[in-house]
Amino acid sequence: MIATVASTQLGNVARSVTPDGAPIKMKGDKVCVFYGQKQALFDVDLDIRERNVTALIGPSGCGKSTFLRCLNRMNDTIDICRVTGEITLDAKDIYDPSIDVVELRARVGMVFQKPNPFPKSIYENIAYGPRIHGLARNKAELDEIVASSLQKAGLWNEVKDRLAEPGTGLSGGQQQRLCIARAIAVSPEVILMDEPCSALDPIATAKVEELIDELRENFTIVIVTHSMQQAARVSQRTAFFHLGYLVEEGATTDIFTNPQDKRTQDYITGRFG
Ligand SMILES: Nc1ncnc2c1ncn2[C@@H]1O[C@H](COP(=O)(O)OP(=O)(O)OP(=O)(O)O)[C@@H](O)[C@H]1O
Repeated sequence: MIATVASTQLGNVARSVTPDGAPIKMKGDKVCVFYGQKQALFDVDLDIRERNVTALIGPSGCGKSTFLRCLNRMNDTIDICRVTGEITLDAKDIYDPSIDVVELRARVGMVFQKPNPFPKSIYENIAYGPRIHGLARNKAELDEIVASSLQKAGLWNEVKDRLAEPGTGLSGGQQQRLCIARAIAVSPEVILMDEPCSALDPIATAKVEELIDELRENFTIVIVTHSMQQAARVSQRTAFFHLGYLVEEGATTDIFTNPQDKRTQDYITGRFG
C-alpha cells in the first residue's frame, strides 16, 4: 500500500502525494463497511491518483462496488449500510457532517452498469444537472454546456440534429455515452464507473473504453470491472479485492505481469473468479 508521505497546500486545496510524487485525489483510510451485521469491507487503505484511471477488480462479492459507492456516499441510500474509517477528497473528509452530499456527488459523479437516461430528451438529460446546480446563467450558456459535454463524450456528431428526441431512443452504447455526458455536464472532478460496459456489445465497449482514455486528461476515474482485459486496457492503476480485503494495488502493468500476492496471481491467471 502506498502511504502518504507529504501534504502540500495548493491554493485552498490541501494535496497529498504518493512516495513517487503523484497527487492523490481521493484516499481511503481503514475503510470498513457493514450491511447490518455483515462486514463487506475490512480496513481498506487505497489512494486514488489524480487524472489516472484506477480499476477495481476481483471476484464477485469481494466488495468492489461497495468501495466505489463509498467514494460519493451512494451507500448512504442503503439503510442498513454503515461505513467506518476515513475517505477524503482533496484531503477533506467526505463523511464530515459539514459536507453537502449533493455537492459531493456533483464533484464525484457516477455512471452505472446499465445505461439509465432520464425519460426526457437528449438535451434535457444533459441540461438537468447544470440547471439544478446553477451552472448556466442563460439559455446560451446551457446550450454551450450541453454541446461541450456531448462533444467530450464523443456523442455530439451522432446526436446534434436530434437533441429534442428521447434519450431512451438511442442505442445502448449511445445511451451509456449520454450518461457519461450527463455526468461530465456538472464538471465533476472524479467519475466513478460501475461496470459501465457490461450491458454493451464489443463495438460500443471499445468506444466507451476509448472515451475513458480521453477523459483521464481532465478527470480522475475509478472503474469497477469484471473484465481483466478491460482493466489492462483502460487503467493505469489496479486494485485487487478479495473477500472484502484490498489484497494489493499498483501500476496496472505490474499487477498483471508481476503480482506480489498469490491470490492476485491466481485471479489474473484464471484459477478462480
Ligand atoms: N445492499 C446490500 N445489502 C446487503 N448486503 C449487500 C448489499 N450490497 C452488497 N452486499 C454484500 O456485500 C458484499 C460485497 O458486495 P459488492 O456488490 O460490493 O461486491 P462486488 O465485488 O461489487 O460484486 P459483483 O462483482 O458481483 O458486483 C457481498 O457479500 C454482497 O452480498
